[in-house]
Amino acid sequence: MADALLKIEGIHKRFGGLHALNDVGLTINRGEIYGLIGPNGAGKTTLFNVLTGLYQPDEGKFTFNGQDLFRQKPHVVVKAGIARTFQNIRLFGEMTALENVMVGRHVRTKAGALGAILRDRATMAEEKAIRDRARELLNYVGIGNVANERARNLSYGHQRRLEIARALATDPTLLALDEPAAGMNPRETEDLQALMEKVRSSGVTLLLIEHDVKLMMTLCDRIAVLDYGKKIAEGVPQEVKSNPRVIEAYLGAAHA
Ligand SMILES: Nc1ncnc2c1ncn2[C@@H]1O[C@H](COP(=O)(O)OP(=O)(O)OP(=O)(O)O)[C@@H](O)[C@H]1O
Repeated sequence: MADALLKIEGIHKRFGGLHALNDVGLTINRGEIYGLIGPNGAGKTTLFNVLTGLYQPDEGKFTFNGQDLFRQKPHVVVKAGIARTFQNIRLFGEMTALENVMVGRHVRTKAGALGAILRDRATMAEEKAIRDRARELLNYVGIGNVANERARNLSYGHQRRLEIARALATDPTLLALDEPAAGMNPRETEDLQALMEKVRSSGVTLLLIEHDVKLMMTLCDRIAVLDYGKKIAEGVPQEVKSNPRVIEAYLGAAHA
């Protein structure tokens, strides 16, 4: 039987008079690649923001790995094992690629501010461990060769990979990627697909928002479709693709 990792029920989120999420429920199983699609403004990023603690939902239930995360703050959510990337890349541009990943890693380390100031032996050892792990992650996502470059000087594709490395540095159980293939050429998209499959086979569950329908249909185990804040369909790609409501709301143009 499927093993539920993340479960939300009856989630509502309003912005003034706008009902951005309207009674949304879904379950993501451990080890799957779960996709979220829908037209612009459907509520996909809002749902990501709710699942990562950036937005507080008005109503609903949210459990993750047996923990109640309803209305929890982002740092609690990260500690619980959910990491994300953003639609608009958010890196520290003046820092090197390596330093960007090290920042992500600090979520899982003990040395507090005092240790960092005093630079005692334990802190130094921990810094080295963080650096080593960050290097390993850069190699893992295929950009070890640019470890010492400033993030802002990296190519777009490399910046996207760097964001994934930084998210992986928090040791997530669930990695949520908001439009990871946006702006990528077909070759970069193919490489990204291979990377996501590698991440999944390492035991991390994936949640994706992506407008590249072809990519979603080949990569995802299951897909949910949002439209005007409501989940209008959910299922394996083949089911979703042939669902008349989905074709009308979203796939119509893509199929034409
Ligand atoms: N902070 C906010 N304040 C007010 N309205 C918001 C806020 N965030 C999102 N919205 C509105 O909520 C609705 C859903 O937006 P959201 O960004 O979640 O859609 P989306 O499905 O991610 O769209 P896209 O594919 O264009 O990224 C939109 O009408 C948007 O304008």
